[in-house]
Amino acid sequence: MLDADHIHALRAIDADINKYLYLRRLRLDDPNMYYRLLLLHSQELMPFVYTPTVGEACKRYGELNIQTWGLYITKNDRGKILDKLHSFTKSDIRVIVVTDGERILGIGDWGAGGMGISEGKILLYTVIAGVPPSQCLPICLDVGTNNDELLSSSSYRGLRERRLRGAAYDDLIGELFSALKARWPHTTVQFEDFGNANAFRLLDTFRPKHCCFNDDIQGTACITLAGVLAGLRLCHSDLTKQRVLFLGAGEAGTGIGELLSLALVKRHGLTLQQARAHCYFMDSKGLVCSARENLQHHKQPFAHSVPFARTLVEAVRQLRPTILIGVSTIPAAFTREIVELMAEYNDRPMIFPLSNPTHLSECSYADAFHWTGGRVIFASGSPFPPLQAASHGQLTTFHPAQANNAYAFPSIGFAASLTKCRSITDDVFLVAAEAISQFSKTEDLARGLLFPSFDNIQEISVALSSRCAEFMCANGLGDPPTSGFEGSWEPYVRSQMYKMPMPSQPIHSKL
Ligand SMILES: O=C([O-])CC(=O)C(=O)O
Ligand SMILES: [Mg+2]
Repeated sequence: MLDADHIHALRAIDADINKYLYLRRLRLDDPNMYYRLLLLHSQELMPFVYTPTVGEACKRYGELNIQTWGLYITKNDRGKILDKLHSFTKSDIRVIVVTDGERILGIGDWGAGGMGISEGKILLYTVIAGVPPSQCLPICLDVGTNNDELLSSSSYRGLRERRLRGAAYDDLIGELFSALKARWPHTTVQFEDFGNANAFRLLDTFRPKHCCFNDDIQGTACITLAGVLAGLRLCHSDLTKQRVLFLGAGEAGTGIGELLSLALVKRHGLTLQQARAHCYFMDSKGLVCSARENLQHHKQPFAHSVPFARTLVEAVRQLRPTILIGVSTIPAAFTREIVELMAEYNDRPMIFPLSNPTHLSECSYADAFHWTGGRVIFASGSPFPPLQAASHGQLTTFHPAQANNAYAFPSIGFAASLTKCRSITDDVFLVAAEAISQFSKTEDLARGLLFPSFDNIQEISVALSSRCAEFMCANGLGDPPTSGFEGSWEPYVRSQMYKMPMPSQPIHSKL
């Protein structure tokens, strides 16, 4: 079968999960064709190998009897992880995505089914940034699950016990990192979809000694800041004039708040305290403010001296935000009343419902568009369809931007791998966000396209990987390659990228 035959076959499949399975089977049967299709049709196929379909795959990983190509480390591997890494693959692994499955997208604890998210994310390193598949490894830590549905399901294949916590959990991850360093000294590790209780601590622990980052905290922050900066290009404003209200104060929310604050410090000369005063958070109990007691550590920097508000609509009335960001996984939380208030207070309200997958989004593109009379600057976490509306007397297609961290992490990780980066600082994410915010042309911004199309993503990635690599070397975080590098990053990045495989000979399909 040729590329076009596969695309036709895929389009004829109705359920998204069956498209996902079709593509997985193709990866086994004809890996060249698989990568070729993904590279040629990134925009169309991304939703079936990644968010949102990957969420369903994680939930049904056991029932669908999916065979992984990644590595499971279970709590019973304690003391033997290095042996396991040695026996698993001979490849020169450079990037790793690791999850423990506790907080998959916005859908919670899916235990060993979390492997689906590691596989989906690692794939993007190849499809988006061009990291050769042989250098990529998805890992899922099977440390049990607290999901009763899984524990009692006959098709669940993970450990049938409650989650490992405390010192035993930390020791397992500590051993994994030591083993990785011994086996492949220059890997970049991406933490993905860990629960709040572990995510911040693991990042703080391993950041100083290993090249790693947390995608949900830092990757999401990077693409969201990029979206805000692109939106500000559209309304000719800047960050100092913004008041940002977040619904949700978990990893994604406070990660965005911190990066936005860093931008205000580094680019506008504010103190960190002044910068953080631009960001307000609502959690499940109401507005995070100084009157609140027993706030979790990561929320405390954002507990400002403002009156408490119990509901989002009260907080919107009180604070009159210019930007409203949803990281709550509460579907439809941005009600008509709230969106209309945003439109009343702002010429171009920025509304970013970032929760994943689609059914957990705080509002749809169509609602945000219509309720603001088409004035919204919009970005969501999961994709929404474009819509048509009259603009200057003409029917125009408007596109919702997808603020997916997939724009950011593959290039940052690739740059880290090429420079043997020792530490990925927050400044790297700031530089990446600024670069991404400049990629869309002004006329595309006006049609809602805050980010470039995925169909051109590899070209964008060359620019982004180069910018990040240059920054890492200029700031002593990594080193220029010792061979083949002639002082200019773009040609070097291109030379290291996975090349689009040639089409296979027509064969009788096994599918
Ligand atoms: O995977 C995505 O699309 C974004 C993400 O990291 C999450 O929601 O956890
Ligand atoms: Mg995630």
